[in-house]
Amino acid sequence: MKKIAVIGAGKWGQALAYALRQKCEVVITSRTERDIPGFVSLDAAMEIENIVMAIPAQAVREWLGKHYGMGDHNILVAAKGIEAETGAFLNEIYEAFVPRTHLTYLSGPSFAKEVMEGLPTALVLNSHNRLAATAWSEAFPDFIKTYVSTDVIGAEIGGAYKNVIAIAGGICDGLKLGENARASLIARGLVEMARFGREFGANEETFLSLSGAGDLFLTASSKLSRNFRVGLGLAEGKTLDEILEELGEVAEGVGTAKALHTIAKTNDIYLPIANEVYAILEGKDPMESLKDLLNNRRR
Ligand SMILES: NC(=O)C1=CN([C@@H]2O[C@H](COP(=O)(O)OP(=O)(O)OC[C@H]3O[C@@H](n4cnc5c(N)ncnc54)[C@H](OP(=O)(O)O)[C@@H]3O)[C@@H](O)[C@H]2O)C=CC1
Ligand SMILES: O=C(CO)COP(=O)(O)O
Repeated sequence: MKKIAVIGAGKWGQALAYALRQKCEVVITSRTERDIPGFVSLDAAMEIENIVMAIPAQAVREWLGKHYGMGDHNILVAAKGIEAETGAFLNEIYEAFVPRTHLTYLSGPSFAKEVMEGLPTALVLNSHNRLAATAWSEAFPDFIKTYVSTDVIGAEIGGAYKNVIAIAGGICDGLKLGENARASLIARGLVEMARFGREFGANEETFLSLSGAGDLFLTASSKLSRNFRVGLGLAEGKTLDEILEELGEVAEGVGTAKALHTIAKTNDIYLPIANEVYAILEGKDPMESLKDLLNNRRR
């Protein structure tokens, strides 16, 4: 893989461009022009066969509809999320535009900030086409250890679900509920993630590794996480608009919480934590949610 174009010059797009530039020639483009290395026009970027898509999950369908006919680029999907309005997974949206053999999904515990600092990181390249995932894995630099998996849906669910549990983690810390509470929340969040994944044919082992537990542990216990910071703001009683305004970056757990709520209702899946996060995002008092979670008797 010699030449790569990154689409979406946010924190993650810039971090991936930095990492991939260690071994490949990388250009980057975005809606808003930036004075950063390798910035090119969208047209110039689309001339390149290998594309990293680093725009947020909630923007993907509109972006593809506007900028992408049926194509056969090799695409690495870097976003983590489930479409809020429809409950559609990213693989469903992308496969309407690109053959699934040309699609690979990136997952694993990876704050952009630490990737930009060249700190050791482990990621998973997930594709129905192992050769495509392997080709992407070989493009990453030595400070990033890569694994290859064919469990696309498991990786997608792990990366999306952890963002919702991370909001809960931030609420837990914001309410000063203690270490016991946060550890229990993360552990039960992992159970919920795996329960949800089973409904969609995910491989349970995926949730025990980087795409599930690894990304969940990282995101649900760190202020580096935008989703965790959304939770901190909610615990302080700030409105979601105020929080997102202050954040200035995407927090995918907000849209994914809505998607999980819809999917859980339609498919009768028991997701107590995700549903309480959704309720709090809709205005429920976090302390009421805590009481409901502590008192409900379903296991
Ligand atoms: N930050 C991180 O540590 C990590 C993030 N991710 C995932 O990567 C994805 C992107 O996150 P991140 O880069 O951090 O977010 P940022 O908020 O930093 O950047 C979002 C980027 O998406 C672009 N964008 C937003 N909306 C649209 C739209 N409607 N059409 C086209 N472009 C749009 C923005 O364009 P512009 O600014 O040019 O207008 C910006 O470049 C998310 O799914 C996130 O979960 C995954 C792993 C790590
Ligand atoms: O996905 C991430 C780390 O793996 C980034 O998490 P946040 O979007 O919560 O910052």
